[in-house]
Amino acid sequence: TWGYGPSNGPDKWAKDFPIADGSRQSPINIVPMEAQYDPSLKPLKLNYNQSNAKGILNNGHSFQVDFVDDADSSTLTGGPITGTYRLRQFHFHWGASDDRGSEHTINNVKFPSELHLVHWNTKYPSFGEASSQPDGLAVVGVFLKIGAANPRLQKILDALDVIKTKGKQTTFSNFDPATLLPGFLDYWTYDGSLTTPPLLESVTWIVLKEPISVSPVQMAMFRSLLITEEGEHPYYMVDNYRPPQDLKGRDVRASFK
Ligand SMILES: COc1cc(C[n+]2ccc3cc(OS(N)(=O)=O)ccc3c2)cc(OC)c1OC
Ligand SMILES: [Zn+2]
Repeated sequence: TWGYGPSNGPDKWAKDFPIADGSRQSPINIVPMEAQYDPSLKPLKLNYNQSNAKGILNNGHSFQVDFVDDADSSTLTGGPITGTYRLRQFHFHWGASDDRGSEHTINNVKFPSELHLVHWNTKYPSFGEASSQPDGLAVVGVFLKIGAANPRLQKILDALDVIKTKGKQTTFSNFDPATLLPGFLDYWTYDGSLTTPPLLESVTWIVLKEPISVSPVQMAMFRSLLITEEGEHPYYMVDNYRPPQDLKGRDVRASFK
């Protein structure tokens, strides 16, 4: 199956997922000077409810915190989207060292990690159904930048030692994902795709300009996860990022001047 290694990594995905060479693939390199300020873009409204956190799972290519999404209790509205999108899960991508790890880049600058908050359009009956529709998903991307230790990440990082191997999960509750957001919600937005197989072209990307902090010690905790199952020869979960894809004529809009 697909992964991020030399034999099953991003350059090999088009074999099983031909949409990898499609017209609206993600991530992309963002060039702020070429992004067009769009005054019609609304402010982002992220109304998260801490009671929705359900569990934390090592899925073999990242770890994700899943949310109860059977009601409109943790939602994304405003911004470039119309209607209401429900938070389904969030996950991260990171590198083997602090010089890489993000999926989106800014002027080709890589960050050590990138957080993705995945939401689905409630005009569709379910997350799975929405994930195959052109306006089905909205993912908020937040860059992590090396600096002071981020206390908001600690509860997540402390949970990682019980989900070390692929397929492990544990309960994770009373966590408000809004605590992971930076102070300002200025963003770039463009039409794109999932950045992992099945690479579906169903994502409105909303990439925040302001990063949140993470310390080198905290980054090392991400890198302690394994992509392998218990009992298998252990391989560390690192460099789980897809490199930037061709813009293919797409516009990138900015919510700020
Ligand atoms: C079509 O059904 C599903 C589609 C998907 C689609 N899917 C697959 C991979 C994804 C990767 C994602 O990562 S990212 N990096 O693009 O944000 C985000 C949402 C994703 C959504 C997931 C499912 O359950 C996990 C599905 O079954 C309900
Ligand atoms: Zn992601």
